Amino acid sequence: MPIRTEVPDRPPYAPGPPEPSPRPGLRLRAENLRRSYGRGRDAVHALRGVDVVFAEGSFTAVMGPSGSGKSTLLQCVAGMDRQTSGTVHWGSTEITGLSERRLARLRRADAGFVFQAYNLLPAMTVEQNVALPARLAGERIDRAAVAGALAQVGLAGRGKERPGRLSGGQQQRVAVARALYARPRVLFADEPTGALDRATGLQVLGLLRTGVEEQGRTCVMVTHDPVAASFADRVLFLSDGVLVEDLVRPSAARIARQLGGPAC
Ligand SMILES: Nc1ncnc2c1ncn2[C@@H]1O[C@H](COP(=O)(O)OP(=O)(O)OP(=O)(O)O)[C@@H](O)[C@H]1O
Repeated sequence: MPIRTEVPDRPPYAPGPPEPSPRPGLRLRAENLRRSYGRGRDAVHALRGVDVVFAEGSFTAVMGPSGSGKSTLLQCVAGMDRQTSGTVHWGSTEITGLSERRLARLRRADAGFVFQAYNLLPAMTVEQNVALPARLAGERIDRAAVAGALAQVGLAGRGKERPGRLSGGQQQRVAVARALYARPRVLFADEPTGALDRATGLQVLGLLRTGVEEQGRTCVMVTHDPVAASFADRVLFLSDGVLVEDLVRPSAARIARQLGGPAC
């Protein structure tokens, strides 16, 4: 199927007010990052020595063919998976040297996560879903912060509803609100628009972009979609576990050409 690269009109959707006092974005750095699964002849080398810096307050898309190591890179840089060798720094902290407990604490304090699957709990209300990570961590729930996160994603007043009553795009915006609740310094997104149609996908991308521009947040996003990637400041291409291209503010057409699709 040809890759579509046109950007349709933006949907009639107004995000809410920005966060009150932004926290500075984090600079992320991976050095000689390797991740292998299995051993010996059956080993899969998902990352084969990746060096990359994600500047603070930048929006980077990671692209490449299926199986090229995109999600593995995101998960290792995000401290959700352990590398086989190499290092990852968040600012001046080497996260690859931290215990699981300290790493979990740091992730909770500084990072937000958005995935293709919204991972909302249907039996809970929208606001309970937004507050869930804090509740699981045993923290006091900040109701104003829950309302603020929902307002930011354009869902003010929908907190008492169940996710099942919302559209796919609205549910993903709840997932973004959940990620924003703790005012993260870095947002990791793995195919955040993968399950959405083009128009609702653009809403979610707009939210990620706004967080970078207005809050100075660092954002790293894995995507297969050239239009989604064109929201980023920079697009990295992985192939077979190595970085093969690094483009600054490429158009969707340039990205599609890099992926081997039609040039538009
Ligand atoms: N837990 C695992 N156990 C074994 N192999 C794995 C595991 N996770 C990933 N791999 C392998 O590592 C390689 C890279 O996987 P990864 O999911 O990072 O690729 P990707 O570029 O994100 O792919 P896709 O676009 O299909 O999601 C693949 O060959 C995959 O099969």
